[in-house]
Amino acid sequence: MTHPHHLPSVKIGIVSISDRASAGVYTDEGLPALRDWLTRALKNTVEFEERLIPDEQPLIESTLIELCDIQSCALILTTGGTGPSPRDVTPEATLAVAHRVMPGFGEQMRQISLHYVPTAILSRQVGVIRGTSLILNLPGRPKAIAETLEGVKNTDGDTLVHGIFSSVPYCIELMGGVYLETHEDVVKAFRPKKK
Ligand SMILES: Nc1ncnc2c1ncn2[C@@H]1O[C@H](COP(=O)(O)OP(=O)(O)OP(=O)(O)O)[C@@H](O)[C@H]1O
Ligand SMILES: Nc1nc2c(c(=O)[nH]1)N[C@H]1C(S)=C(S)[C@@H](COP(=O)(O)O)O[C@H]1N2
Repeated sequence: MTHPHHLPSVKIGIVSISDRASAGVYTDEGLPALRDWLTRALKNTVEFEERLIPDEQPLIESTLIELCDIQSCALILTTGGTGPSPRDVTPEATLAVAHRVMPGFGEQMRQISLHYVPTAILSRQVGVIRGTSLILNLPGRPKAIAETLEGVKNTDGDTLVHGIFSSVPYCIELMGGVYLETHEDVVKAFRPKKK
């Protein structure tokens, strides 16, 4: 077993996209929920780059580009702005800065979320790669963050539907990025056995 001090630290961008939270109408719960979940799930030390911004497509795009190209984040998680209302433009901004689309992340998140809300299909969330960064959109409701990352468990804690984070460490490894290890009680990282 690898011990945490042997693991590399990882830079992760977390972006809360909300008109009202960024204007101070309500307190942002997106960044704390992302930070808490990632700190609970990862054995690696995480260096966070945090951004709280309104639903403005050019600003979302420039924020994502900065986190990828200048900050070199291995992973960027956004929350908010994935629905069908006119100001929800997070997927458009994410696709606009994408080099490659990873459709499985959006598909799996909607599968997971259907176990929690019938309106799961209203989230247009996408997963993409830009350079050496993986960008994943999560829905805006703060409780949706743990739900989509962790998946669905029964009352004994057994996994019923895999959370998307199960695939993130292997994805980042295949992209040539850092080696991530998770706490299995939160989410088990799946890596196909080497031949
Ligand atoms: N950053 C946040 N902090 C706390 N609660 C949030 C946040 N973002 C969203 N929510 C809650 O989840 C609901 C759905 O999120 P959604 O992203 O659709 O927000 P919205 O209705 O477009 O408004 P806004 O962009 O002003 O947050 C919101 O109405 C709000 O109750
Ligand atoms: N896991 C989870 N997914 C969810 C939800 C939720 O509460 N939990 N809300 C849904 C709803 S009601 C909407 S409108 C869409 C888009 O949300 P967003 O605009 O806040 O990103 O996410 C959907 N996905």
